[in-house]
Amino acid sequence: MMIPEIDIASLFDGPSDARDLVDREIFRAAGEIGFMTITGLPDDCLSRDLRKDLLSIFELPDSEKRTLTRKNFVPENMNVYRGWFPLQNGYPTYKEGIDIGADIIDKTRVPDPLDPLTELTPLPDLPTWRVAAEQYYGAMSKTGGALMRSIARALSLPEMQFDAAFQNGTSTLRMIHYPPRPSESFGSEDKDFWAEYKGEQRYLLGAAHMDSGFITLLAQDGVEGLQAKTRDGEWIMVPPKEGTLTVNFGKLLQRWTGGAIKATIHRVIGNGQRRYSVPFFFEPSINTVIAPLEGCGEPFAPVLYGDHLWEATTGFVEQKGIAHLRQPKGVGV
Ligand SMILES: O=C(O)CCC(=O)C(=O)O
Ligand SMILES: [Fe+2]
Repeated sequence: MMIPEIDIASLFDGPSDARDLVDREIFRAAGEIGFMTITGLPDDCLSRDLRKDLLSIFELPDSEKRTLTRKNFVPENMNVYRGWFPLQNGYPTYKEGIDIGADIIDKTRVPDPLDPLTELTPLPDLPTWRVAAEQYYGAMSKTGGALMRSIARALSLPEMQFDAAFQNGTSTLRMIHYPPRPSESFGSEDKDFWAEYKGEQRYLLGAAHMDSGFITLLAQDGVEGLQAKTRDGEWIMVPPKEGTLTVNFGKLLQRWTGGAIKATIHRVIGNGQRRYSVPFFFEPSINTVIAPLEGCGEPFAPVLYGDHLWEATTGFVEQKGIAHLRQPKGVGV
């Protein structure tokens, strides 16, 4: 099974036959493999120069990474949800990186001390990186919005169905570095660390999972490793291709559409090379009530997005040890 490649340029214009066709192609990709490769993005946001600037954050000295690191790894720091996560031994997932929130482009965000999801991002003093991260966050928000409206149309919903929810969105821009795994990174129980690929045993870099948000827009930096699980349970490679983004569908979209669109299971395997990737998790405001959509999927009990997000995200190793810091708020009466 191939990952479809879709030129989404027509999604940024008004109604047209070309746009209708793209809507159908995206919907088909969502229903089949759950991944697509997209081109036709705005603002030259996939240039090698821009990605080089984004990844320059990994050149920070360890002492500076430490000041950005979350409290569960560095107790004297205050941030728990945004910021740096370090390499951790003993898990199928082996990566370091940074999670950046909407405050990078929206200076009006005010944190609520009682809700870690509203925390501001601790940012490094790297002016070139900062400009690149702002530009990229903006371009991904715009692209996510265009894909979201396409999905609404394909579901026969009003095309602006989701717009209000994303007004004050909480999307996460993440930058990831996966170094080759040293032997001390493996735990004693070794069976969870390995995957078979073309008759060889490969170590995992990212455990099998579904993303928690609406959709994920992923820039891969040339080194392959991302795999999708097909509906038949087979793992297939989602190869990187210069000038494209990889897109998959998240748990929020599955929940919100009552299962009409399924979230995509994926993982990352290693090949001995260093790997970098930059996912953007497109997410609505934490105050959005996720409730059944007219005529779409199976009925379900409404849930607050912040509650969904906290539950989904605190299950990942990079968010280890923080689940107790936020209680569900519920959807009220
Ligand atoms: O590195 C990749 O290609 C995928 C990363 C990923 O799945 C994630 O961060 O959720
Ligand atoms: Fe993922």
